[in-house]
Amino acid sequence: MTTPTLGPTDQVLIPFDEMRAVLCQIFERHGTSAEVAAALADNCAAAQRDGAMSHGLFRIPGYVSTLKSGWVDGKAVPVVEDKAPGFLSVDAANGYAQPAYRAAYEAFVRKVRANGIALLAIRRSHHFAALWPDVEPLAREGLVALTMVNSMACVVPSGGNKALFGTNPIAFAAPRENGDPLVFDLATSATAHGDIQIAARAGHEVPIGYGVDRHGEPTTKPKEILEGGALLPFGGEHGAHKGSALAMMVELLAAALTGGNFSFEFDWSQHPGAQSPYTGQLIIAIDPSLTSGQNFAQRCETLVQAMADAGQQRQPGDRRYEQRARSMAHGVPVDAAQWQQLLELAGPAHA
Ligand SMILES: NC(=O)C1=CN([C@@H]2O[C@H](COP(=O)(O)OP(=O)(O)OC[C@H]3O[C@@H](n4cnc5c(N)ncnc54)[C@H](OP(=O)(O)O)[C@@H]3O)[C@@H](O)[C@H]2O)C=CC1
Ligand SMILES: O=C([O-])C1=[NH+]CCC1
Repeated sequence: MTTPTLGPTDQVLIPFDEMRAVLCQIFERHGTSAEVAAALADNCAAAQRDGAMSHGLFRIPGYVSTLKSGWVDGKAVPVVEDKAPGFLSVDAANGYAQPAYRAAYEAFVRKVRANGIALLAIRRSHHFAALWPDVEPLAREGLVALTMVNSMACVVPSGGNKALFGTNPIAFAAPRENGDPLVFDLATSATAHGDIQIAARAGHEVPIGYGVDRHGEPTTKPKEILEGGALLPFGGEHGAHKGSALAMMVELLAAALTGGNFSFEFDWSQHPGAQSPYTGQLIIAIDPSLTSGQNFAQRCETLVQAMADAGQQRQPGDRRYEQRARSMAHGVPVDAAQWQQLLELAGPAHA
């Protein structure tokens, strides 16, 4: 089949299933088990499909170099531990967080339904991805969900002078009665590290307030942020203490509570090419039918309508759902050179 192109933009449109299959082949070819490959390919393909570019196909070379470096175990078998009626713990065994989550998912949902709320604590895990794929499915099952993960020391705490926190994202999902779940997923830094890398490659500047250079001076040059500089917490000149407080909370809940590393604790210097943070993740889910005393999904709808009436037409998640619909109808947009590089990584069947 000839791959349809988008013309002068040097993009190709790849059918979602084909893209996912190529990613599975890349992961397996570079040292993961079939189960791990499937979990990572689902996540990364979904990010590209939804236009979540900082954690889409752009990340694949980073996964490959991390696997090659021996920093992560692509064949790790997660161990799920039933700690208490509302608490599951997973030792990811130096593997990726997504297969660890997958191993515990069904038992976790059973606990949420039985107790009204449950916690899933993943430790000794690598999360190199967007978080919304970890909570959107729970909301599609009628649950309210919150997750957070810490990453690598690249964010200066507010008022501080050295990188300490990770970019530490938080994602939340809630079911709606008449639409796709309401989902937000945001780094607690001014922007994701991935977006700084993308800006550096594209030769773009970033807004002032995103980061500082190696001397702690504000800079708009992404390379200065990446090479010896650091990101700042979100919130800007007068509100960075809020992003910083949330980043602190993520360190405590995703690492201290789960048994994972803080973002500043792991040392990957002996593994050149390693890119995935070795930390922890916490997922909390609530069954609103047991707690709200009302129809939660209807209440969510009322709030969305009120926000729209107040002038907020775009809800978090809307952009992704719109891009998802376009990708599923016409193919997922991918940079043509990048796609060629991925086919080569996938090996003979695809090159
Ligand atoms: N694994 C890891 O360690 C890390 C992963 N990440 C990931 O990086 C990704 C990007 O993070 P970040 O740069 O903070 O994301 P963005 O700032 O791009 O977006 C954050 C959230 O705000 C929503 N949003 C954006 N613009 C508007 C608007 N005008 N009105 C209403 N809502 C809006 C987005 O919805 P929409 O999606 O619809 O645009 C999204 O839910 C996330 O997926 C995050 O999980 C980040 C840090 C570390
Ligand atoms: O974009 C980001 O900040 C990160 N993504 C994976 C690890 C950190």
